[in-house]
Formats: sequence, structure tokens, C-alpha cells
Amino acid sequence: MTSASSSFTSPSSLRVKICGTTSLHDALLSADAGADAVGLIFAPVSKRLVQAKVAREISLALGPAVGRVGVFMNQGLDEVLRMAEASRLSAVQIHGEVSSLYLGTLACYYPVLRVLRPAELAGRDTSPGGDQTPKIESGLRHVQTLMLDAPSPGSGQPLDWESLRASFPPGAWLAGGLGPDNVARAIGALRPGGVDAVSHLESSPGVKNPDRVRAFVHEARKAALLASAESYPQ
Ligand SMILES: O=C(O)c1ccccc1NCC(=O)[C@H](O)[C@H](O)COP(=O)(O)O
Repeated sequence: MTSASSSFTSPSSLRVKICGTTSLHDALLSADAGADAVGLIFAPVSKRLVQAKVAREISLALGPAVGRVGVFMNQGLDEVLRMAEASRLSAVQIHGEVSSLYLGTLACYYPVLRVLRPAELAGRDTSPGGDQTPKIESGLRHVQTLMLDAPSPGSGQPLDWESLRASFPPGAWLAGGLGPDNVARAIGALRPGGVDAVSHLESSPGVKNPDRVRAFVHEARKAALLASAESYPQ
């Protein structure tokens, strides 16, 4: 496994996901801005919940080139698979406590973005009284894309990128408090395989700010280009 600082991020391979899409209008906006994927949140705790009917409408309208990632948190396998099929999702993003069996089963049907918090990345939950069991389901690494996110998803809180430099898994995606103003610094620090954002791209919960969405995609692409140029030996 290469270290995060030496891994190569090709500008064309950085994936940009715009999460918390609740309307066809905003989905088309993100696609037009050059996003690779939109996130459709089905976790009931979210203030950005998308209606199943709207999610399906979005999936069918976006066509094959833009991913539709369903976001789930502590929801049963049956529910995830049912929503994914009904909404014509192209991938699922899984937050919360789930088993290896759960992830392995899902991975038979959909590409899985598995979300971890920094404490879990270190291999154990360091919170008071936390479970010390390693949290990366090692047998499933080959079928998962990891995403590192803040402990409270969708809260707009950035992670401490510097402290993650040594442990950030090559190719993992990064979320947590990203926006047009800081995504370049985050890419420069960790060279993620993808970036994902919601809070700092909105005018109100569940409603996108078009200028910020466009600026986010633009800044992310520009930073990936710079990072890949720096990765070439002189
Ligand atoms: O955004 C939410 O409301 C949400 C609620 C419950 C589970 C996941 C949720 N969002 C998932 C995402 O992928 C967000 O884009 C990610 O957490 C980053 O959010 P932000 O820090 O607000 O950019």
C-alpha cells in the first residue's frame, strides 16, 4: 500500500460528488457544473431527505454518465436494496454501524462507498468507552471505496487533514466541511480519490446555491490538476 502523500491523483480520476440533492433542478445543476455524482439522502435523520419518486426521476434524467449515490445510515439491508432499486441508484453510501456480512451482501448488488470517521480509520474507536475492535472490515477492502467524513455527517465540520496525512487510505474519498474555499487545501493535503460536500454548497438545507456548486467543482478540478502535476518526477 502506498502512502497518501506519494499516491498519484490524476485530474481526470478525481471524483466530485454533490450530496443532499432533493430536486431535479439541483441534480441537473450539479451535472451541468461537472459533478461526477449526486448524493440522494435516504437517512431519515437528515434534513435533506429526498422523496423516492423524485430520486427516481433524477436517476432517469441524469443518464448513465452521472452517478446517483444513495446515502443510508443504520438502515436495514432490505430497505437499502428496495430504495436502491426503486430509485435506480448506481451506488450506495453506508454510514453507521453495520456488519461485514451486511456490506458484503450489498456489494453483490451495488458499488459501496463505506463511510468512516477518523477514529475508525485509526483502527479503533477512541471515544470514551468506545469499542476497540478494528473498524475497517478488512476482508471487504477490495469491494469498497472508503470515504472519510466528520463524526456528524452533513454538519459542515471539516476534518483535521494534517493529522490524517499518514493514515489516509490511498484512493479514499474525503468529505466533511468541504466547500469552494477549502477543497483545494484538502486535496493538496490528502490527495483523495473523490471529494464530497453538502453544507457549504447550499442556500438552505436541501437547496443548492448554484454559484457555490460551480465554484466547488471548478476548485476541486483545478486542485487535482495541480496535485497530479506535482506528482510527476521533475
Ligand atoms: O447531509 C446529511 O444531512 C446527512 C445525514 C445523515 C447521513 C449522511 C448525511 N450526509 C452525507 C454526506 O455524504 C455529506 O455530504 C457529508 O457528510 C459531508 O457533509 P458536509 O460536511 O455538510 O459537507
